[in-house]
Amino acid sequence: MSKTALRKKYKALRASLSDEEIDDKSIAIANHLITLNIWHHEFYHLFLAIKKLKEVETEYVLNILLGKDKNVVLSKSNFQDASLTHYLLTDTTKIKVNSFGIPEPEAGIPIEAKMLDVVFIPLLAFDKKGNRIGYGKGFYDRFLAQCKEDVIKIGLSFFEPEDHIADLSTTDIPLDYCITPQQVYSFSS
Ligand SMILES: Nc1nc2c(c(=O)[nH]1)N(C=O)[C@@H](CNc1ccc(C(=O)N[C@@H](CCC(=O)O)C(=O)O)cc1)CN2
Ligand SMILES: Nc1ncnc2c1ncn2[C@@H]1O[C@H](COP(=O)(O)OP(=O)(O)OP(=O)(O)O)[C@@H](O)[C@H]1O
Repeated sequence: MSKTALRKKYKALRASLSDEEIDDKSIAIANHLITLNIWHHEFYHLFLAIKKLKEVETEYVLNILLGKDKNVVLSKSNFQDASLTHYLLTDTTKIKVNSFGIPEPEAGIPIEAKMLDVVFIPLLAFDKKGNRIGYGKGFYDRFLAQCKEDVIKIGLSFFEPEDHIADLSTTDIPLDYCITPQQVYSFSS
């Protein structure tokens, strides 16, 4: 299926989820994450859910990270150039929901993309090879291109993979893992 058709399909699928389903599935995803061999690193980048778009609730992942004393990094989005700037989450970080509904840190200690060890990635759809699509602005493709080569890229999805995403471009960076409420998909050998 084309990217456009997939975006439409998965936006509709998400919109059909109840708050309770979102919570249950988000907890199942967090529980699968605990089983991965990814917890010996230092810097973990996390996205915070856009509630109105019914994204995976990442509070559960955040609690795992904080319980393990990890450095958690959050981003602010610049819609002018589809770039992200990253800040360390601390006791004093103020989180504000921006005009797109994205919870963001107001400011803080800046962190370079190169410092990140693990990145959790929002997506609308993914395929059996680990390709992903988001809302189509290329924020994560640009961001991941700035990360170190061996950064661990983990997609979080309510839904199972498509067989194939058509019209992929050379700037699309594939996932190493994708976690769904049902299972862990591992793409890097
Ligand atoms: N939680 C979260 N943070 C993220 C992303 C994400 O997917 N999820 N992004 C991943 O790249 C970037 C932001 N990307 C976005 C791109 C487009 C729209 C947007 O167009 N919003 C419209 C509604 C669109 C729709 O209904 O589909 C709006 O708010 O009016 C929002 C976020 C960076 N931060
Ligand atoms: N590294 C990059 N540098 C410059 N432009 C890029 C880069 N990666 C992607 N883009 C551009 O961003 C636009 C959106 O890309 P794409 O359709 O893959 O978005 P997406 O993966 O669905 O979105 P997102 O990454 O925000 O979740 C495309 O026009 C693409 O050319």
